[in-house]
Amino acid sequence: MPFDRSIKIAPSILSADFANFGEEIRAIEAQGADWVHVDVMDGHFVPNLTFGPPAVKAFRPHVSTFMDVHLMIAPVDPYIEAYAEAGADMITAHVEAGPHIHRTLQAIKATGKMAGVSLNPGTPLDSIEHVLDLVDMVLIMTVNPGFGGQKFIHSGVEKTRRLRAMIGDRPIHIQIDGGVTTETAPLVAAAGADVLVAGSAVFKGGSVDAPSVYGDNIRALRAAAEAALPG
Ligand SMILES: O=C(CO)[C@@H](O)[C@H](O)COP(=O)(O)O
Ligand SMILES: [Fe+2]
Repeated sequence: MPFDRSIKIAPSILSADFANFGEEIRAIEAQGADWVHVDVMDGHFVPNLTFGPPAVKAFRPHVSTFMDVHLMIAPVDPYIEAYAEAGADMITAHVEAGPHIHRTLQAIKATGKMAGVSLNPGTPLDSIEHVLDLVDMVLIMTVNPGFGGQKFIHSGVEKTRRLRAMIGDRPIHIQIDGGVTTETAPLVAAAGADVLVAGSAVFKGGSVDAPSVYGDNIRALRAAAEAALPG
């Protein structure tokens, strides 16, 4: 995938109908989603449980854009290969999930997949300064991970601005995840983010029987974010 810094909307299927993932994924893509964001939770690193590698493998044939797998699991290293084989395009690991984030990112790169590193709201940017040469994306969490539908934590905006400066010209995406709405999307877009994850804000009010609502929601998020871009 060639690098580009345009705004990308990545609906989180954590807010989809769990009885109907295939159709839900096809519906959001048909309605303009750029990426599909898959939240993997282990009931240990975060207080919720979601998708193992077989579930992610079952999603894969329905994804024709880009499958972005957000691993909220610890330990993470033993499972990287399984999620790569399940068909992830990008694998993102948390810097807080183990003592050796450099090794974890090397392991992701070794699978041939794109690598992301994520920071919880309380984790400083310094923690990733020395691994930026290994990543394709930095994910700034703007909620404490574990659940959809939480309120945006505003300190993520200044963190994004500083990360943008830290990255400079390097081809590294900045992804924002948690509480992204038409009110918060402009703040993070203006600060330098290009990939906006949204669960509730995309799926609210819609369904596979009323998919145009997903399209309206995606367009509203994109328009709000793009309106905040300079020039
Ligand atoms: O990783 C996570 C939560 O841990 C997210 O991807 C959420 O699923 C986003 O949901 P909203 O905050 O947009 O509802
Ligand atoms: Fe996520």
